[in-house]
Amino acid sequence: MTTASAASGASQEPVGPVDSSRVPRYAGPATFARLPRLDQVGTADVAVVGVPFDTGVSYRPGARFGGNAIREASRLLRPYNPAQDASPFALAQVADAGDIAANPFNINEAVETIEAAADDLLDTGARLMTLGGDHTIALPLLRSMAKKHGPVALLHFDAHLDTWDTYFGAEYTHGTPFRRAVEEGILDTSALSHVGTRGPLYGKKDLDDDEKMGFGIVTSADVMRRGVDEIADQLRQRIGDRPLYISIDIDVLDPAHAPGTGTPEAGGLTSRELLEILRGLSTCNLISADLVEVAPAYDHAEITSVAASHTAYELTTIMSRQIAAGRG
Ligand SMILES: N=C(N)NCCCC(=O)O
Ligand SMILES: [Zn+2]
Ligand SMILES: [Zn+2]
Repeated sequence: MTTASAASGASQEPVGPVDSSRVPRYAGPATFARLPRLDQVGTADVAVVGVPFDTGVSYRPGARFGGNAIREASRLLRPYNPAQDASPFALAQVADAGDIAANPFNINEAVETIEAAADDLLDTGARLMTLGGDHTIALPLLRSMAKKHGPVALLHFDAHLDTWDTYFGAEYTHGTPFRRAVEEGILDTSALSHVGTRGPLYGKKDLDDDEKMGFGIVTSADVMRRGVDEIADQLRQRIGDRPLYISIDIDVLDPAHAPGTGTPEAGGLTSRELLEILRGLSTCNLISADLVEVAPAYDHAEITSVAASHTAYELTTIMSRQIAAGRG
């Protein structure tokens, strides 16, 4: 384990979440899962970082508030994850690194800022669990990953392909990050998959282009027909031991499970299916992940942000287990 020493230097053990049996879980400012802030522990094995940026959206705005909504909803997470038989915050130092301050009036500058901030965090040895923000942010994050790991395998959970070319002439939008990433050679094109794809497209060419880029597609109907175990097996085989980046657009979930998002599409995954597929990937070499497109203004009773907080918890658990096992 590459446990960070606490700022006090007193302890080699990870600093965990605030104890909810002593301090009510609704008290105090929210960090992800009530974990310490990064500045309280010095360095972390897994840094949870927010990117409040949504200038790249094509429809409803508001994902800039997603990270904080997920932090609020994550107050109810508990320290032991029975589904993976692991206590993620005891196995590794997980900390909340706060937010990357990206310019909302200049997408190009924001993309540069996000890449530089991700570089800085990766340089400390941390893996990232990034909370968006709209899907534009996946591009600078992938650039940063490729600088460290070379071209990475990508699992992209989303209703949408996000391999479109431009919107209104703009190259950097939430519908285009993965086309840019393929063009830039930062993805391992032998191990790319979309999961949960569905809904109307602009034309059949969208699918042809996407296939030429190297993506495989597991539609949401495939998940329903074939079941989560078979899908997870297939994905694991495709990924093998490659460094894996997982990007999750919360709209992969059905609007019944995630109403709080900008471009909702009917017929999506249940939160149970998403969590189970992720658990089935726990042996993959997960280098970092993002979770994007939570737009709390359209949410109800925190349905979306609760689903998002549990999703980030599973991803964090996978990374913590691998760190504890000395991987990567
Ligand atoms: N990445 C998300 N959520 N949506 C992309 C939708 C792009 C479009 O409006 O066609
Ligand atoms: Zn989407
Ligand atoms: Zn997306």
